[in-house]
Amino acid sequence: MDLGTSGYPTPAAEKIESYYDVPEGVDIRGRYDEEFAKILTIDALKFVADLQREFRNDIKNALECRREAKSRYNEGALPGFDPATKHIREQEWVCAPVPPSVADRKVEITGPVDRKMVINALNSGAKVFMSVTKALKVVAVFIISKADFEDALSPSWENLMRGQVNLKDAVAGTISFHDKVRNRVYKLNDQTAKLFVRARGWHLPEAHILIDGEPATGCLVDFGLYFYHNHSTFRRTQGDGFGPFFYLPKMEHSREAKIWNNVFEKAEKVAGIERGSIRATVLIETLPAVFQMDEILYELKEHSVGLNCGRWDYIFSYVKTFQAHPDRLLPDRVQVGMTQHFMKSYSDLLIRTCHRRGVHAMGGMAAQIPIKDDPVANEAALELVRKDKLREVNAGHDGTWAAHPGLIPACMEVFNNIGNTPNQIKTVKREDAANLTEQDLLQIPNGVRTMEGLRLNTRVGIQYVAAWLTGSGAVPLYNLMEDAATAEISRVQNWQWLKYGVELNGDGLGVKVDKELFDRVVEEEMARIEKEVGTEKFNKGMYKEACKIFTGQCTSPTLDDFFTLDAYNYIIVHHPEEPSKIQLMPYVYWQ
Ligand SMILES: CC(=O)SCCNC(=O)CCNC(=O)[C@H](O)C(C)(C)COP(=O)(O)OP(=O)(O)OC[C@H]1O[C@@H](n2cnc3c(N)ncnc32)[C@H](O)[C@@H]1OP(=O)(O)O
Ligand SMILES: O=CC(=O)O
Ligand SMILES: [Mg+2]
Repeated sequence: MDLGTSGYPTPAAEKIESYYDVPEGVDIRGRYDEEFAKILTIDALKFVADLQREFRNDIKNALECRREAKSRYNEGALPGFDPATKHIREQEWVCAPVPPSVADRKVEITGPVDRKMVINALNSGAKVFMSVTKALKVVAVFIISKADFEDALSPSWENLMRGQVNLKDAVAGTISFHDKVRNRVYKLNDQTAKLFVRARGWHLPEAHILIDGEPATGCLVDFGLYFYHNHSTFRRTQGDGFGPFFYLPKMEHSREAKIWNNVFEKAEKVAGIERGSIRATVLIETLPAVFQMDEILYELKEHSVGLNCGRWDYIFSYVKTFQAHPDRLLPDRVQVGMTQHFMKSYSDLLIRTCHRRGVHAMGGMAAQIPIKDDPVANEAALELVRKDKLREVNAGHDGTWAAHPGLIPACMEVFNNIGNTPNQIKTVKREDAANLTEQDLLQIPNGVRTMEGLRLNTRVGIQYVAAWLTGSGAVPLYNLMEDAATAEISRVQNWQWLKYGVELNGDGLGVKVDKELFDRVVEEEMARIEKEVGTEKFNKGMYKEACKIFTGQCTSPTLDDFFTLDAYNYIIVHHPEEPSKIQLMPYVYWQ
C-alpha cells in the first residue's frame, strides 16, 4: 500500500469508495453506518474541517512546545511558575459568572458514552432522590453527568460514532435502549442530570477522518460533531441559555487553553450564539499545568466553569515529567493518595485559585466501586469513598466525581455538608493556600516500593490494555475502577523502576528491579490472569497482545508519552477494504 508523507494512506494513494457525503478535502475511512451518517453530515464535517484547518498549526505548535518542555525537564529543569505571567497570577480579575444551570455541581457521575450507561447516568439523579435518607430528601439534588470520550473510552471508530449517536439522542430526550437478554427497556426519567462532554486530549489523532490528507485532531472531531448537532437543543432544554458544557483534559500550558478558547469563539460565531455560551471545566491533571492554573482560567475566562483535580493523570504526569530524575521515584501506586503533601498542595491551590476567580473547584475520582458479593468489603469501600469526599468538601471543593451510580448517595450525603448554597465559591476562599510554593507542589511523596506493587502494576496494566483493545475503556479490576489514567500510572511506574533498577525496599527482600525480574513477574502474572479469568476467556481475549504492548512500553529505552498512541494502531479499522490493523504510528504525524 502506498503511504503519504505522514505515514497514513492518502486519498491519492488508493481508490476510496466512501458512502458518506463529504465536503472537499475530507475523507471518511471508518465503516459506513446509516446511524453514523446522520452524525457525519456534509455540514457537520465541514464545521469540523474548518476547525481543523484554522487551528491545526496552533495545535502542532502546542505539541512541539510540550516536547521542548520535556527536553528541558529531561535535562534537569523543574516545572515552576512562569515569571512572564506573574501579572496574571497577581492581578485581581474574575471569570464570567457561573451559569445558574450548573451552579450546583455537588456530584458528577462519569462514564463512557455507551448507550445504556448514558441513560443510567442521566437518570442517576432521580435514583438518588428516591433512595437517599429522609433528611436528604428535602435537599434539591443536582447531578451532572460527564460523558467521556477520554480516559473511560477506548477510541475505536465504533465507540466514538456510537457515542455521538447516543449523545444526540440523549440531548434530544429520545434515547432508549432495549437490553434483550434481560428484556429491559431503558428510557430517560422526567428529571435528568445535566450533561458535560469530555473530548479527547490534543495529542490523539482521529485516523478514520482525513482532512486534506492528514488525520483530524481527535478532540476537534469530538467537540465539533457534538457541538454542531446539539448546541441549539442543549441550550434550550438543559443549559437555560448556556452550553453545551465540556471538560477539557490533559493540558500542560495555558497556550493550549487559548486554542480551546478560540475554538469556542469560532463555534459560537458560526452558530450565531452569544460569546460565552459554551462553558468548560479544565482538568488540572498534568504537573506542568498546576503552575498555570491562573493562566488557564485567564485564557478561558469567558468560557470557564472551573478546574478539576484529575488526580490519576496527575500522578502519571509526575512520573512522566520526572522520568529523568531518579531522585524523585514514586512509592507503590496505592500509597500515592491525596494526603501526600504534593497532592494536598495541588488540590488546595486549585481551590484557592478557582474561588479567587469565581469558578468551581471540582474534586476527583475515588477509585473504589461497589463490591457486589461481599457486604463487609462493600461497606469498607464506601467508607473510603466517604472519607475521600469528606476531605474534599472540608478543603473547599464545590463538587466531586462518582464512578458508579451506587456511590452517589454517599458522595451526595457528604457534599450536602456544604449546606444551603449550591457551592463554596464565595464561602471558602482558602487564602492560606496562597503561600504554597513550587517546593510544596513538587515534594517527593513518602512511601515504599514492594514486589506486590510491581506485580499489581503489571497485572492491572495488562488486563486494562486487553480490555481497551477490545473496546472497553473503563473496567472493574480487583474492586477498583481502572481507566486510561490509572493504567498509565502502572505503566510509567514500572518503566521508572526498571530504568533506575530501584530496590524494592518495602518488603524486606532488598530485591532490585531488573529485566530478568520483570520478565519473571510478567510470566507469573500472565499465568495468574489466565487462572483468574479462565482459559477460554484468556485465549479469546487480547491478553497476549496487551502483554506485548504493555511490557514493550515498560522496557523501552525512552518513555512513550501515552500508551494510547501506540495502542491506537491496533484499533484503527479502515474501510471499505483495508485490513483491520494498519501500522500508522500516529505520533509521527505530529512531529
Ligand atoms: C481518571 C478518570 O478519568 S475517572 C473518569 C473515567 N472513568 C469512568 O468514568 C469510570 C466510570 N465507571 C464505569 O465505567 C463502571 O462503573 C465500572 C467499569 C467502573 C464498573 O462497571 P461494572 O462492574 O460493569 O458496574 P456494575 O455491574 O456494578 O453496574 C451496575 C449498573 O450500574 C450502571 N453503571 C455503572 N457505572 C456507571 C456509570 N459510571 N454511569 C452510568 N451507569 C453506570 C451499569 O450500567 C449497570 O446498569 P444496569 O443495572 O442497568 O445494567
Ligand atoms: O481524569 C481524571 C483523572 O484523574 O485523570
Ligand atoms: Mg484524566
